[in-house]
Amino acid sequence: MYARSGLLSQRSCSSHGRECATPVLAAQRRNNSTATKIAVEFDQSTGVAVMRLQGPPVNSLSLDFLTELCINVEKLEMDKNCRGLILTSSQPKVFSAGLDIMEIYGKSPERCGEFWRAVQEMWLKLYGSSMVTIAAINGSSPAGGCLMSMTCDYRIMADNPRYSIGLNETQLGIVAPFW
Ligand SMILES: CCCCCCCC/C=C\C=C\CC(=O)SCCNC(=O)CCNC(=O)[C@H](O)C(C)(C)COP(=O)(O)OP(=O)(O)OC[C@H]1O[C@@H](n2cnc3c(N)ncnc32)[C@H](O)[C@@H]1OP(=O)(O)O
Repeated sequence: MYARSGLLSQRSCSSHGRECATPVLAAQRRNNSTATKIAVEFDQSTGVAVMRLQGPPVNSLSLDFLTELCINVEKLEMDKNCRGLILTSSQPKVFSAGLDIMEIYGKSPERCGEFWRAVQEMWLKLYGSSMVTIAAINGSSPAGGCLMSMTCDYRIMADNPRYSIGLNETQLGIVAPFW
């Protein structure tokens, strides 16, 4: 979902100095899902977009989720009026549970490869964004959730002792591949 006043422009944005994605984007080619796990509100008056993660129950980062997230970041990146992006969660108590472990467990090497490429694409897009990016961490954010917030320029976390954040994935025997 991408809500804003006016149509989303897909035009080239080289005139304002941003490195833009090509019109046919890798993430768009991969996206078969019609479900919406990301809601985006763009405020034209401030130039700031709020991206809400709304994948119940815990915003786990599945291939579909990552794909939708990348498409939305790409769209905002191409909009010269968008200067800032706030990433937050609509789910209670959880920012993101990290990678969807069901996407890795018992899957073929090819499928795992596709999944890890999507993970890489997600953090590269956020880390390389020309927008000012802020993670508003309003719940627990282990492993891939922590990674996602680390790729933003700024992080603000809700002050609640029940919320945790960190790279705990080795406890599951998961080691991120080289790239
Ligand atoms: C700058 C860039 C540098 C690059 C460096 C790269 C370094 C590598 C970085 C990242 C690597 C990441 C690997 C991973 O992310 S692996 C996933 C690790 N995640 C976890 O271990 C999270 C486990 N979950 C929890 O701790 C809790 O669920 C929590 C998120 C705290 C929420 O707790 P709660 O509200 O109590 O909810 P439940 O535990 O009851 O869970 C509800 C249902 O959600 C399912 N669930 C939870 N987490 C996941 C997940 N990650 N994937 C899939 N499903 C998940 C859980 O099983 C419950 O399901 P059900 O209701 O059917 O029982």
